[in-house]
Amino acid sequence: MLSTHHLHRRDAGHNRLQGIDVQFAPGRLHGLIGPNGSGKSSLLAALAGDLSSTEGRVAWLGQDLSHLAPRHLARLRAVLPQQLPASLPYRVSDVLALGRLPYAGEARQTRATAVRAAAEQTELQPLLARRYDALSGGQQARVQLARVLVQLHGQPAPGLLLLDEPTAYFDPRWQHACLALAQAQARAGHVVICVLHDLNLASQYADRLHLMDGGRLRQSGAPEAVLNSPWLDRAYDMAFDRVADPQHPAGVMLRGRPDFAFAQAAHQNGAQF
Ligand SMILES: Nc1ncnc2c1ncn2[C@@H]1O[C@H](COP(=O)(O)OP(=O)(O)OP(=O)(O)O)[C@@H](O)[C@H]1O
Repeated sequence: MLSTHHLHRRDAGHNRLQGIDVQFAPGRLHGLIGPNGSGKSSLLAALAGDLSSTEGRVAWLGQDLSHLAPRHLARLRAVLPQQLPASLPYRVSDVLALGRLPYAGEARQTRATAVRAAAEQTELQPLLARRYDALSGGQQARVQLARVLVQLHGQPAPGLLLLDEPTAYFDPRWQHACLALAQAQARAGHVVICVLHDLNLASQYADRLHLMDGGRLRQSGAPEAVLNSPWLDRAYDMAFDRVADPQHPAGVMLRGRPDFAFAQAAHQNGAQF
């Protein structure tokens, strides 16, 4: 179990995280949602042990995360950051092998098996010999997704998989494939937390949703409860229409209504619709 206890982070008088108490159970895919600047990446960085708290703490299986040995932490969690490196002068297979850095000294064969398995899962075999910096943005994102799978390969559950907007660069097929892979890691017993902007994808794959707003956690719960909540419209400052999801009896799909004030202002400025 990963949990936060009254977690605060202040920077130059600005509250990035305010009094966050939340629990992330293993075996579940957790979706972290909320508008731009609401604190999702800050919370993810704190959960990864990469952002210290001003007050409060993050605990892993009851132990303060900041007390874990760096080597243990490096093996425990795999992190896919929001901003991907564009220029790595390496072949794809070498970028994937970077996922095994926390396992320095392991047998070559083990590393090769981890790389092969992740390349298969992400259909990267045809690109393994290509240079990373000569790939498209979506292909690079797939390599980075594979790198975190390489890192988790063979890791006893529960480990920790933290993905910051993993679907941002992907076409529809890979958006679904990416979240299906994340869900499979959750089903293998890991704690999986994904920052997501697409609320319908979030509702389709997440077991729990956590809504951030202004550095606070507004709501945690089953996707249908969070997506039906008026907190959602308030947090995003827009009205959503809810329609029944034909594939999931308890589920809900969201349609954003165009904001009339924005449209009118743009029209007055000469924009064509
Ligand atoms: N390095 C930093 N130093 C100080 N403040 C920061 C830093 N990074 C982010 N912030 C601030 O913290 C707040 C939360 O930012 P964060 O990146 O966590 O939001 P987010 O929900 O992930 O946003 P987005 O959806 O736009 O990626 C914002 O007000 C942002 O300006």
